Amino acid sequence: MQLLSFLLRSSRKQVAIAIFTGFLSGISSAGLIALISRAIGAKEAEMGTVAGAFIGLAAISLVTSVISQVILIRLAQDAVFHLRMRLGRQILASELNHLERLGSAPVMATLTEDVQAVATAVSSFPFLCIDLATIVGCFAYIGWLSWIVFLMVMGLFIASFVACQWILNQGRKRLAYARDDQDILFKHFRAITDGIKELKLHYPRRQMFLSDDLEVTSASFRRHNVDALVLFAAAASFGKLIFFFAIGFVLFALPNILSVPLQTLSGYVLTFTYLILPLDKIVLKLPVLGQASVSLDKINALGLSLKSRSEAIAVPAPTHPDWSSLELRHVTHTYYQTEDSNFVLGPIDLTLRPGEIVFVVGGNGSGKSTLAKLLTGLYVPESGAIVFDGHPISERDREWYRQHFSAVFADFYLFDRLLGIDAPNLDAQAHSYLKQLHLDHKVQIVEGHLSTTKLSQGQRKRLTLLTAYLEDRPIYLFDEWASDQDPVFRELFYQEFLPKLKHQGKTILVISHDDHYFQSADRIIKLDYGQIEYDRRLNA
Ligand SMILES: Nc1ncnc2c1ncn2[C@@H]1O[C@H](COP(=O)(O)OP(=O)(O)OP(=O)(O)O)[C@@H](O)[C@H]1O
Repeated sequence: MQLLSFLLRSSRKQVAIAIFTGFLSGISSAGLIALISRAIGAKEAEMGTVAGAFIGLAAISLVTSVISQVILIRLAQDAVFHLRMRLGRQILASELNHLERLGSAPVMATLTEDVQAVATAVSSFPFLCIDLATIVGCFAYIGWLSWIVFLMVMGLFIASFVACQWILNQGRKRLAYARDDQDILFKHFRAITDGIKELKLHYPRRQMFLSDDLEVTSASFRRHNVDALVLFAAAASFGKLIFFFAIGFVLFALPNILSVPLQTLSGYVLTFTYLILPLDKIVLKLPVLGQASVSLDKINALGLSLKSRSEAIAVPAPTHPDWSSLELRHVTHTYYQTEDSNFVLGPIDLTLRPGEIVFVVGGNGSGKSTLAKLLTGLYVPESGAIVFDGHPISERDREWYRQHFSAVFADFYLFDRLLGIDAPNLDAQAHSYLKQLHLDHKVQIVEGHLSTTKLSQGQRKRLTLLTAYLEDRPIYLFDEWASDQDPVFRELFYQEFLPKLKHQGKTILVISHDDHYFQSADRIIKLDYGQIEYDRRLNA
C-alpha cells in the first residue's frame, strides 16, 4: 500500500491508467481460462466462435499487459529518480547543525540501502499488478460459475490473508530491527574506510574492531534477517496450504454439498491450477515488498526530520561586495550533549569591517571553528543576531548572506572540478593561480576539471586556495589553513597572500595557532571556553 501511494505521488492519472489496463489484462487472462474450460466440453459447431474469442482475448490480454507494464516501468523509475533528487535537495537544505547531529552513517544508509530497496520493489510493481489482476479475474470467473462457491473460497482466502498478515507484520518488525542494525553497520564501514591506517597498524585494535563491532552488528543483522525471512516463508507456506485446501475442498467436498456439473468442476480446477503461478510470484515478492515498506518508513522519517530543520532556499539576490559592517550581537550557540558536557559559545559581540585581517586564536576546543560556522551563516544563532550592513539576517536571507564568504575549513572537501565558478577565461586564470601556488607542475585544469586531486594534504589545501581566489568573494575565512604547509609556503601565505587579499579590499578571518605570524594581523580575537577573552587591534 505504501508503495502504491509512493507511486501515486508521481502521477495519479498514469497510475490509474496502468492499473486499469493491468486489470483488463488480468481479466482477459482469466477469460482465456474460462474459454479453455468451455472449449473442453464444446460442440464442434461452437469451436469456431470459441477460437475467435480466444484469439481476441489473447490479443487484448497481451496489448493491455504491455501498455500497463510500460507505463508502470516508466513511473517506477521516475519515482525513484525523484526520490533521489528530493533526498539530495532536502539534505542540502537542512541546517548544518541538524545534519551533524544526525550523523553521516544513517543518512548514507538511507541514500544507498533504502533508496535501492525501494527501487527494487518498485521495479517489480508492474509485474505484481498483472499478477494481482489475474487473480482478481480468476476470482471473478469463479463467481460467475457459482457465487456460493465464490463466497466460500473468498471467506477462506480472507481468513488466511488475516492470519498471514499477522505473520507478515512480525516479519516486517524483524526487518525493521535489521534496518536499524544497518545504520550501525554503516558507521563501522566508515571506520574501515576512514580508519584503515589505524586498523592496519595495530593488530589487537583491528581484531577487537572485527570481533566487538563488525561481527556483533553483522550477526545481529543476520539474525534479524533470518527471522524475518523465515516468517515470510512461513506466511507463504501457510498461504499455499490454504490454497491447496481450497482446491481439495472444491474437488472432493464440494460435489457432496452441491450438485456441480463436471464441466463447472473442471473449470474450477483449471482456474485454481492457473492461479498457482501468479500467487507464487506474489508470495516470492513478499520479502522485497516488506523491505521496501521498512525502507520507505526510514526515508519518510529522515525526510520529516530534515524538513523540520529546513532552511528557506531561494535563488540568492546579488551580493554586497561594498559592504561596510558585519556585527554579531549577543550571538550564542550550544552543542547539546549531556547536561555537564554542553558547550556554549557566547554571547559574542563583535564587528568586522572591510579590508581587515582578523586572527581568531585560542586553545583547542575554545570555539574558533564554531564561531567561524556562525559567522559564515552555516549555523543559525541560538540567540542574538547577525547584522550585515545594519540589516539583521533572517531565515529568508541567510542563503544570500552566505554568498559573501569564501571559506576553507579544517575538514575541507576538494571537488575535482571548479563547480559553480563562472569566470571568463577560467582555465587561464586557474593556471595563473596554480603557478602562484607552485602546483602547475602537478595539476592541470582543462574546462574547469582538475587533472588530479591525488596530492599531498598540503598540496590539496593549496588547491582550496585556488578555488577561494576564483570565487572572489568579499570575506575570506581560513580555518588553520597553514597548519600543514611547509615553512616556505606558510611564510608565503601569511606575508604575501593575506596582504594581497587585504589590498583587494577583502576581509580575512584566519583561525591560527601560528603565533609566530600574529604580527600579520590587524586584529586578534582570542577565545577561551566559548567566550572572547580579548579583541585587540595591532598595527594601529
Ligand atoms: N558537531 C559537534 N557536536 C558537538 N560538540 C561539538 C561539535 N563540534 C565541536 N564541538 C565541541 O565544541 C567545542 C568547540 O569546538 P570547536 O571546534 O569550535 O573548537 P576549536 O577552537 O575550533 O578547536 P581546535 O583548535 O581544536 O580546532 C569543543 O568542546 C567540541 O567538543
